Amino acid sequence: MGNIEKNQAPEVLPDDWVKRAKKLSTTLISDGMDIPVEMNHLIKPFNIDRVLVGSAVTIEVEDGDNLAVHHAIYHSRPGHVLVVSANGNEKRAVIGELMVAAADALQLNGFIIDGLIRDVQTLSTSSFPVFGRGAIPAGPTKNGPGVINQPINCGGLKVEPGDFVMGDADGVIVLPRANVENALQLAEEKAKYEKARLESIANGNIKPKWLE
Ligand SMILES: O=C([O-])CC(=O)C(=O)O
Ligand SMILES: [Mg+2]
Repeated sequence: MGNIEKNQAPEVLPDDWVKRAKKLSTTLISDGMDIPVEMNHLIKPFNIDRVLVGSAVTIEVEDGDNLAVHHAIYHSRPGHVLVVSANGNEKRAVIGELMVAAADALQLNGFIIDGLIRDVQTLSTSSFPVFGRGAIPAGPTKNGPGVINQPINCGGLKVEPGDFVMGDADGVIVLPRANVENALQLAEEKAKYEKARLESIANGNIKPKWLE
C-alpha cells in the first residue's frame, strides 16, 4: 500500500462570496481578470445545468489509483470542492457514482477531475456537480500513494488548497483568495453592462456604441 499524505483541510469560502458568485458566471468573472484563471477546455461539466462554487481541497493521485480521493471525501466538509489531478492517466476512471453519492450525502460542493470518471449515465443527470475530461469503463486501483491538500496542477492551472473554485456550463475557473473580492465586483459591473446591452438589442438599438 502506498502512503496517503493528508494535510489540513482549508477554510471554506465566506457565504457572501458564494451567494454573489452564484448570481454571476465563469465568463463574467473571467472577463475582469488580468491573470489566467481558466482551466483548459478539456475540463467540462457532465451536467451543464449544475453550478459549483467552493473552496478547493486538492488531491494528487497516480496511475489511475483513487485511494487518496476516497480518503479526501471523509477529510472534507460542506463548502469544499474536491479538485483532483490524475497526472495524465487516460486508462482508468478515478471517481464514479458511489463516491459521488457519498460526497453528496456529506454535502460537499462538487468534483473537478483532471482525468477520467465513470458511471456517466447517472452522473450526467445528477444534481451533484462533476467536471472532468471524459469517461472510461475501467475502474481505479485503490492502493495509493496520493497527496491531499498540497498545491497541484489541474486543467493547466496551479491550484492551492483553499482557492476559490467555480464551474458552470462554460468550464472551470480558479482564483487565489486575494483576488476574489475585486473579481466579484468587476463581474457584477460586467453583468450590469451585459443586461443593459441585451435590453438595447431588444429595443432595436442593435449596433454597440463602442463600435461607432
Ligand atoms: O469504484 C470506484 O472507486 C469508482 C466508482 O466506480 C464508484 O465510486 O462508483
Ligand atoms: Mg461505480
